[in-house]
Amino acid sequence: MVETPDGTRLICHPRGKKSQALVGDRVQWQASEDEGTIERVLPRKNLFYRQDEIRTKSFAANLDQVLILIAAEPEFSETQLTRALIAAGAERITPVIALNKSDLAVPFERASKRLEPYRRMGYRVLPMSLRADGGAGHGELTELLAGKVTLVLGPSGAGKSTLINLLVPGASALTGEISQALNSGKHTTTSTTWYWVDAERSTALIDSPGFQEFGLHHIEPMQLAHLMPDIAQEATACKFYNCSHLHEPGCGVIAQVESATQAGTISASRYRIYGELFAELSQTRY
Ligand SMILES: Nc1nc2c(ncn2[C@@H]2O[C@H](COP(=O)(O)OP(=O)(O)OP(=O)(O)O)[C@@H](O)[C@H]2O)c(=O)[nH]1
Ligand SMILES: [Zn+2]
Repeated sequence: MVETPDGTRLICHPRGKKSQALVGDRVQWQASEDEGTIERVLPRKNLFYRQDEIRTKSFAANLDQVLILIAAEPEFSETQLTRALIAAGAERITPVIALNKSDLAVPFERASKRLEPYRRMGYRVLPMSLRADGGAGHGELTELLAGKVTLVLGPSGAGKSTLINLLVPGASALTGEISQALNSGKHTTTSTTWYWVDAERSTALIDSPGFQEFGLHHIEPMQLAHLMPDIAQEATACKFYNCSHLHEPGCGVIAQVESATQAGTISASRYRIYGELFAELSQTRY
């Protein structure tokens, strides 16, 4: 689907491999009878994607930011959050963490605490409640999104559909309680969708599935520390320039890992995630 500057949408088919377009791409196209042909995809300013052992899956191109929507409930996975933050960082796309369901006081407090290290390392964390009956934090969210192209990512049940329905008139994204059906692998969101938020078409949201299986195989293990701000900060103190921060003597990172007996700037869970990702990315590449 191609949208012209005046807002007309038409179905276009790619001409050859070089014109394989993604959501967010700018293209050169040519009319043909009632449909059109994509002649060329214009150079991208960025491309947000994930990669597992077998394939690369692109989310979207030419993004201004990524909004990672998590919630007080269901409990979010810190590993998934970290993976998304690393993927955004690798493409130099600004990520913002939105923590939804602030109306659920107790779990919200707990989730907010788990995000403390992320605030400390400089990520923006936006608390909010997207509930229809008088939510909170909408003003700040609207301000954050205005005039930008934002990819919305999040685990099932965090409120992605609620967010789209709230901001996009007539979007009717599917919302629902997380059910047994969902847990057995049935997802309500299946493809990447572009939504204009305003009539002027200056603010856009892109809704994309795939937060659950976030492969980072395109990232070199030795690049990992640079993409984790808390670890990168302490890595400058390492004795060896090629320190993996796993076992080396004189490692500035290991010296800063928080534990029951030691204070530090790196939380134990972040360091554990670093180790797991390092091992995963070090496995033989094909
Ligand atoms: N208490 C509370 N519930 C919310 C809030 N926002 C959304 N919900 C509820 O959370 C549930 C999940 O919201 P959805 O918008 O369907 O979540 P989703 O992320 O789109 O989930 P999938 O459709 O599975 O991808 C729904 O029952 C919403 O009504 C909130 O701020 N507070
Ligand atoms: Zn080190």
